[in-house]
Amino acid sequence: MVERRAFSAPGKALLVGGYLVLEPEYKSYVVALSARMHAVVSTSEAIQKGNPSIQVRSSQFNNDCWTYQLQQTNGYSLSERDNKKNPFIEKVLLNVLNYFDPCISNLKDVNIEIFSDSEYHSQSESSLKRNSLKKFAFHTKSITEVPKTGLGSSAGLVTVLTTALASVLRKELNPYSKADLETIHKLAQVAHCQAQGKVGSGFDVASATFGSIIYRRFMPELISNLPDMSVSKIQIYKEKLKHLVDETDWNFTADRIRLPDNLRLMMGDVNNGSETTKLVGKVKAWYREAYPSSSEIYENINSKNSAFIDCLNEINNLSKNKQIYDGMLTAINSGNDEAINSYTALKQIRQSVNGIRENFRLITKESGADVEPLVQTTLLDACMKLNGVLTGVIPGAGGFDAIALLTTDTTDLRSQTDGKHDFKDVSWLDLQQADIGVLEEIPSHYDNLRSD
Ligand SMILES: Nc1ncnc2c1ncn2[C@@H]1O[C@H](COP(=O)(O)OP(=O)(O)O)[C@@H](O)[C@H]1O
Ligand SMILES: C[C@@](O)(CCOP(=O)(O)OP(=O)(O)O)CC(=O)O
Repeated sequence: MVERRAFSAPGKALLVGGYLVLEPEYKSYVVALSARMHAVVSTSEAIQKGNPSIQVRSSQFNNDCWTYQLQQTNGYSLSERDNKKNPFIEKVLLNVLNYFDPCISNLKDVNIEIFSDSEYHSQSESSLKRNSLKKFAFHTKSITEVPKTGLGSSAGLVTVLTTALASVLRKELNPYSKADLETIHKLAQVAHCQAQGKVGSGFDVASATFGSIIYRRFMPELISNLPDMSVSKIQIYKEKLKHLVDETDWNFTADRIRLPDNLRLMMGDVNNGSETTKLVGKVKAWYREAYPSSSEIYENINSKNSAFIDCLNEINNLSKNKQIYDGMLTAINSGNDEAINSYTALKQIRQSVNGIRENFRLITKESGADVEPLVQTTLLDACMKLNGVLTGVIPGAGGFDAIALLTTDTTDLRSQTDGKHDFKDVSWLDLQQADIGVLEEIPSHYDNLRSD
């Protein structure tokens, strides 16, 4: 019998903490999403003994497939059979293999099938395949050619692939054990960072691993100080990686949180294509040039980010008192500002978001980076007039891509916005908050997917 295991990891929305979270002193609030990346992993006797391969298949994207032949000298190196590139897959395999360091002659061939939920990518030119439990969109184009919606497909991929391959090399791997999850997290951060070619804050990988969290980053040097993985340095790379994963305190925060009951996150997709790297470049340049007044702006945003987090905590506490909480939800649903502002926590959360947005409009003006461009200001302001909306932000790096609203779970935004000119560019995504990061799934749930 073929042994199989399956795992999944969620997408993300960074509600507050954009840009500041690139610095280790600032906290952010990250909501994990119901859109997940999945991996089903199995092994079979190596066709060429002592010369095993790892195949990663992503058949949803024009049957994309990468097959790596493994070599072990002092550490592991790989070559892709047809020279096809997928830096995210490559860096995961290299780091997981060099960390676990299995003896090549005992290794079997590994097969990993990737499935990604539809919300990660634009659905045009795709068709659904499903079984009774799951459905996935199949595209006519390869992964690099299908537009993304910005939910963190590479972080989901890297996290779930790290888990899947680790489960082959450590049979007893348990994604619900703290120690194993921390190992997965560190390996996934290293691989993601190397594949991106830049050191992002890592909030996306942390949320793919741990779920909805308050996140504060690790020092970027932990990863950038690793030596390169060239064959001549692979032995030292392996030793340093092992030390970094097993013996180094990364001094980061990933405290699990959840949105208050009866509130939900609504993501509105506005525009395809993300320019995070360019936006970050411009904001960082502005920060340096405008220093020290830029640091005052960051401190101001940070105090409002903390107020936002505290208010959500307070609302969570108030939700335990049914009478008060029902009153709060009714006030939000009424859309009446006076009724909403009569609850301090609701008034304060709106004030903190207004302050954050105001500062980002200032940064937009001064840096030339479209963090909160005018069209998004207009759209968010229009959203704030809808019934059932508590507050709204442009998630992550900002820009033209998306908006994120906190609404009551009884609000029907689609019926309030359909056909209205102000909302003509928004498509509401079918998403909810996910509390949990990496999950173990049942492999047979991915079998026999058929066209409708
Ligand atoms: N389902 C998938 N199968 C294979 N590779 C994937 C998949 N999803 C994402 N990737 C990899 O991640 C890359 C996209 O990463 P990135 O540009 O960082 O987007 P995102 O912001 O969604 O993480 C793809 O080009 C591909 O290399
Ligand atoms: C600017 C940032 O703080 C937030 C970017 O958030 P997004 O959700 O926009 O990110 P991508 O998925 O990488 O495009 C950069 C970071 O923290 O890495």
